[in-house]
Amino acid sequence: MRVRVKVPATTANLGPGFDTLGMALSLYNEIEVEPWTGGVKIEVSGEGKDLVPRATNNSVYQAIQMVYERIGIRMRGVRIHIHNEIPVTRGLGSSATAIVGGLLGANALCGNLLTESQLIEMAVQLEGHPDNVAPALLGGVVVSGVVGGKTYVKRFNPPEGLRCVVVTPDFQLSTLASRRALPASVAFKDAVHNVNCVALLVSALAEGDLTLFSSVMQDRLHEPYRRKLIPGMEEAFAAAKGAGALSVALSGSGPSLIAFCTSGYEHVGHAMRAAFQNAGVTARVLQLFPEKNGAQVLHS
Ligand SMILES: Nc1ncnc2c1ncn2[C@@H]1O[C@H](COP(=O)(O)OP(=O)(O)O)[C@@H](O)[C@H]1O
Ligand SMILES: N[C@@H](CCOP(=O)(O)O)C(=O)O
Repeated sequence: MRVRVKVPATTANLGPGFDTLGMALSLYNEIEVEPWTGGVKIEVSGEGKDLVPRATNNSVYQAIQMVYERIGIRMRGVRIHIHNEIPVTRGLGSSATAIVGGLLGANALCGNLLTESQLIEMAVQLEGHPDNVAPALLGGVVVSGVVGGKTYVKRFNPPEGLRCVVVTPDFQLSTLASRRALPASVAFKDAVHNVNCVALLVSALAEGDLTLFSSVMQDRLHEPYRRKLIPGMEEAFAAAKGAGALSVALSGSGPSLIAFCTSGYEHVGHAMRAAFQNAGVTARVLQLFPEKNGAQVLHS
């Protein structure tokens, strides 16, 4: 038996929702898993194929192994084929797709013994935070958090008519390196600002209130500290707003930026790319949609 899993990209944080908010996007990785008697074989094609480990430190393999251990079945060997459409180490949740693809693929091979909430707990354990793995698994917009050691998730559909312009600079920034730039503490007024904005942002997204959405996508917890790692980020934010985007945020841990629009996507993309170019950074632009569906298991 062979199982294929299609997993969407994600944009985590959504501005003020650090480690809390995320949305699935219409760009996908596919992960194929099959039991194999010849040991462990990992093949990778597509985006960033040379950045993905082929040994037992591969995230898909580690997720598969976790499922077999949890269920208590001995894994004899496995062949994994990964096809990436999502750029790697660019803030679009490629690591989350690997974890979610491995967990769902292995669970399907083992007769779907693990529940959705068990899979979410396992994904968070592997990734370290829930805001990209949860929307990769569930689709749509997901509010998530680890409170008292337990992971909570709430999913809802993205607002109708919202389009995403993703601008991806041509350099890598790992989540690890981007998290190292964060401070150990922040000013009380900045924490209050983010509590205000994230609560209002969730209600704007849930109700489809794009005017409020445009006003409250503002962050003071991570974007100001990560800016120094991404030349042109501030200018590209200003360019997006100037070209008519509703809002703009760092996507995940960066370096991609995501602007949200209801029209004028091409203009917004050109303006952001030009701002990066002025700062000496080449970048590519993708026009994407919020994705309602989460990871899907396709038997092949
Ligand atoms: N399709 C994939 N299959 C296996 N591992 C992957 C895949 N995509 C990314 N990874 C792993 O995740 C790492 C990147 O994770 P991270 O720094 O969080 O960036 P991203 O924002 O792209 O998730 C890669 O170096 C690689 O080890
Ligand atoms: N909240 C995390 C999100 C990381 O997402 P990724 O898509 O960049 O892996 C962070 O901001 O560090």
